[in-house]
Amino acid sequence: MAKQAVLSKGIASHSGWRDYYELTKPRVVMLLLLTALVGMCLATPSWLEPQILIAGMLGIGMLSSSAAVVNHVVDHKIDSVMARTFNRPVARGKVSPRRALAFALVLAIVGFFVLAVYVNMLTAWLTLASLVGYAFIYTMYLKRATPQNIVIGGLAGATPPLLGWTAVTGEIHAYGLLLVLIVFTWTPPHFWALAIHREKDYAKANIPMLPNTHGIAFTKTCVLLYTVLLCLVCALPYLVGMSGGIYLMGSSILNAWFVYMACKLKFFPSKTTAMDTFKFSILHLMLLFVLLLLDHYL
Ligand code: HEM
Ligand SMILES: CC(C)=CCC/C(C)=C/CC/C(C)=C/COP(=O)(O)OP(=O)(O)O
Repeated sequence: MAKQAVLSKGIASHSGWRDYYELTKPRVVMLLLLTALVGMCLATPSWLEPQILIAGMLGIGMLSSSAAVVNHVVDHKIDSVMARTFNRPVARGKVSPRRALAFALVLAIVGFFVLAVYVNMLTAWLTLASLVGYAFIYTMYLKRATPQNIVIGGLAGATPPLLGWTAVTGEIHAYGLLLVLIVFTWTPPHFWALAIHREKDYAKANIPMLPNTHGIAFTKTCVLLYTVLLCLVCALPYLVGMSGGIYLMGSSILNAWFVYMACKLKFFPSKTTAMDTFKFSILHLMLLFVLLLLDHYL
C-alpha cells in the first residue's frame, strides 16, 4: 500500500502543464465555445461588446473545463480499464485526484467570478448549473444508472448557446432555447455512434451504455431516428424566421449527409462506419453553427 502511494506520488510529480491542459478536454470545450459564441452573436443585431465577448467566453470556457476535470477525477477508475481512456492523466496517475480537484476548483471559482462580475448573474448561475449537471448529475449518477444517461445528461452540454445568449441580453429567449434543442437532439447520434465502436470498452468498465444494455442493432435504430429528429429540429430556425436561406441550404446538405451516414450504419456498415459517423457528427455541429453565423451576418 505504502509502496503504491510512493509510486503514484512519484508518477504524479512528473505531471506537466500538458496533463492539466488535457484534463480540460480542450477540443470538446472549443466546440462548446463555438456554440456559445454563435448564441452571443445571434442574440443581437449589432456588434458584440468586447467585455461581454471576452469575459463570457473566458467564464463559460473555465466552468466547462472545470466540469471536464471533475469528470476525469470521478471516472479515473473506469477510464483506467478502457482502451480509449487508460492513458488519461488521472487514470495513469500522472496527476493526483487531489491536484486535479484543486485545479477544477480554481477554474470554477475564477470562471464563476468572471461571469458574475463582468457578464451577469443569470449567465453565471446557468453556467454553474451546467457544470453541476455534467460533472455531478451525469458523471456521478446517470452514467452508471441508466442507458438514457447521455440523453438526459446531454442537456448540460447543450446549454452553451443559451449561455451565450443570456450573456448578451441578460434574459432567456425562445431562440436561445431552440439552439439548445439542436445540440440536445444532436448528442445521442454523436455519442451512440462512438459507443457502438467502443462497445467492448464500456462492457469491460461495466457502464450501462445503450449498445451493451439493448444491443447494437437497437442502438443503430436509435441513432437513425434521432438523426431524422435532428433534421426536423434543424429546420426550426428557418421556419420561425430566426435564420434565412443560407442556413436552410447549408443545414439541409449537412443533415442529408448525417442521415446517409446513419442509414449506412444501420443497413450497410463497414468496420469504420460507426467511427466515421461519430467523426462526422462533430464536423456537422461545427459547420451547422458556422452556417448560423454566416446567415446572421451576410
Ligand atoms: C452528454 C453529452 C455528451 C457525451 C456523452 C459525449 C461523449 C463524447 C465522447 C465519449 C467523446 C470521445 C472523447 C475522447 O475520445 O477522448 C467525445 C468527443 C467529442 N465531443 Fe462529445 N459528448 C457529449 C456532448 C458533446 C457536446 C455538447 C459537444 C460540443 C458541442 C461535444 C463535442 C465533442 C468533440 C469536439 C469531441 C472530440 C474530442 C477530441 O477529438 O478529443 N460533445 N464526446
Ligand atoms: C459548464 C458546462 C457547459 C459544462 C459542460 C462541460 C462538458 C465538458 C460537456 C461535454 C460533454 C462530454 C464530453 C461528455 C463525455 O463524457 P463521458 O464521461 O461520457 O466521456 P469520456 O469517457 O470521454 O470521459
